Amino acid sequence: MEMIFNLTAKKLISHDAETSSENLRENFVAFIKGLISFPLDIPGTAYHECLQGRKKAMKMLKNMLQERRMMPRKQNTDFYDYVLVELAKEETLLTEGIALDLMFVLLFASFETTSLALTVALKYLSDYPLVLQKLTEEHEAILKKRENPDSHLTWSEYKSMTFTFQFINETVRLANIVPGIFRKALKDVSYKGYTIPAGWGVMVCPPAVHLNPAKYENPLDFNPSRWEGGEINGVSKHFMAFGGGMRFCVGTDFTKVQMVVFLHCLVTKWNPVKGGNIVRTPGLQFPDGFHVQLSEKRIPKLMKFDLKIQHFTPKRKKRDKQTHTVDAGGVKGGKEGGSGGSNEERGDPEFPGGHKIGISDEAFLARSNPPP
Ligand code: HEM
Repeated sequence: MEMIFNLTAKKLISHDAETSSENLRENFVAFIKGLISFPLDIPGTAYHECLQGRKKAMKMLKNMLQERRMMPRKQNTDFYDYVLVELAKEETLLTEGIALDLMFVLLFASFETTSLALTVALKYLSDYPLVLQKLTEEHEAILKKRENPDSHLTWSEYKSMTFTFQFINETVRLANIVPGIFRKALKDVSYKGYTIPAGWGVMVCPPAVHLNPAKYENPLDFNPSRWEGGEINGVSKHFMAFGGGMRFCVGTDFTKVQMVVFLHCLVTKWNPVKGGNIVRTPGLQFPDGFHVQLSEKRIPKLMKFDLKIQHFTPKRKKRDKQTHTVDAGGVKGGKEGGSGGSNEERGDPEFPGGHKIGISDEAFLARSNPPP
């Protein structure tokens, strides 16, 4: 979660978690925790923390907007710069309020969703060894076919990953990361003899759709091959993990790229071996963290040091003897055979357990092959 947040916050607002005085991620974590909570706004409640989290994050975005207006940046380097260019246009529909909300929603929507999807993906990989094998084969075949072994993951390689996209679709179908989508009936709507009166709220329930046995045979089985031959990038009334229609998720492709790069690095370099439990409340949670021990697998010469590991743990022994533990908050350090870590060190109420090591975003995003 931390890794994804730092990456997207950097791309969206050039936020650097290491140097910033604000703990922006903490505000978003508080916001998300209280998103579905009893609406009692007194200190100590999840709802109160949620409102405070939003307030602080919005204040930071507003200050940033004012600073950039006063001291325009020489170059547009992040998404916020482009929003400000749009905001400055005379004929724009964008207002300052909308721009701030937009930045807030992008930061919010882009980090927990993808990190949850990746954590659930790790769970399925450790629970279904044959799926892991098939996924690994697809990615190793890509490496073998590569003309220049030093090149990074290319767009055509990305597009060729048939099984990986089936795997991602099956993961998000069962993960049901967004358990409810909300709409308001603007006029009376008749449906199967019922009338939804104008003004009523409607909750669409994607899990009900995704677990429908009439559409998905043995719906609780994790079976990426069920997507074989089907439309893998489409949206339908039977598949709405990323929503649908006018409000279809704008981050779908970004999510898939992030997931693919992560999976590519994972299966071509590491052997995941351990897991964790998932509970729904109704969002996904991993009460004991999700532990995956990672040990370097047979590494083709050119793949060495592909993933830069930033260790936040104070004590670290020889790197080549180490295994690493990934959880939803990044990668955790540990000795061979250990899973280590504690709630205090972790500091993340959603995913307790474990000390942290993060994969740097440059390495995470771009480097499928490093210099030898
Ligand atoms: C696994 C990852 C993700 C899942 C499952 C997911 C799911 C969804 C769903 C179901 C909706 C529709 C909500 C509705 O109809 O009310 C949605 C909308 C949205 N998503 Fe995502 N999302 C993911 C990743 C992302 C990312 C990475 C971003 C940003 C970079 C993002 C930005 C948005 C935005 C801005 C909307 C609102 C679009 C609109 O209202 O027009 N999402 N997402």
